[in-house]
Amino acid sequence: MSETTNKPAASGEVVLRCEGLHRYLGEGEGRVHVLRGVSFEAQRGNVYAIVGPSGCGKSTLLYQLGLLDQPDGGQIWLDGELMSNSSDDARTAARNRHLGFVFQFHFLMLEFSALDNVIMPMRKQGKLSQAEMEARAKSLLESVGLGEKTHRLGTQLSGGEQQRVAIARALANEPSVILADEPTGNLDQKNSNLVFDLLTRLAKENGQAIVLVTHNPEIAKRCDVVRPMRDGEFV
Ligand SMILES: Nc1ncnc2c1ncn2[C@@H]1O[C@H](COP(=O)(O)OP(=O)(O)OP(=O)(O)O)[C@@H](O)[C@H]1O
Repeated sequence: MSETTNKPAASGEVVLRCEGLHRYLGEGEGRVHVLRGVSFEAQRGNVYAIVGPSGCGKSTLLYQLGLLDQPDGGQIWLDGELMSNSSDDARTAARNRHLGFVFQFHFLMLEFSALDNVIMPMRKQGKLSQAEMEARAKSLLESVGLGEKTHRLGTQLSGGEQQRVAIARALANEPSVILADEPTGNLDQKNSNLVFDLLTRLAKENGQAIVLVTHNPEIAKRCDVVRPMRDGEFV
């Protein structure tokens, strides 16, 4: 297994690790061996890019790392805890506690305000009062430059602004790892850079690991570690 490193990785703690992951999708003759023994680890404070041709298994891997789907073989550890064989309840709890998601077409509820979108994961975790959740959501939205638009509905925000709400929301429960699927995919270069700079700054400041899937070579170039995939494996 090889990897391209743009700059030396910080000697951060490993927060996410998988070993020999396998996943088959589809039924009968359409059954495809999508992940063919993938191993990966992510350390705090680093931004990782998973790149590769369409259909090579990047999103499937991100779903596995996000505990959104069970593997057919292999293991996943999150913050040192073995997750791959755990119950659905344990996986849901671990997702809320340790993971933030920035997925292009998922999770953001456009019919709700920016504020409500950011509050949602905190409400699921159930640790903070309404006033505390609102204060934290406002502060997160300010940090992504949307302090003036907290009450706008998702439908009243631009694509770049929606992505920034998604980032604020991904940060709500102070996750160890942020998983992002094409976080800049539908944005122009200026907004791509804004969103990417924001993610990187947060990783460095908060010591989070960021794992993103991207087709954008400019974005990949700026990540700490680039992992090219082909046919369900890292090359
Ligand atoms: N439900 C499914 N049933 C059968 N095959 C599937 C299913 N979902 C995905 N696949 C196949 O699995 C492979 C990997 O898909 P995946 O979405 O992970 O690729 P990707 O690298 O993220 O592609 P892209 O860059 O186009 O988003 C593809 O060949 C896809 O057709």
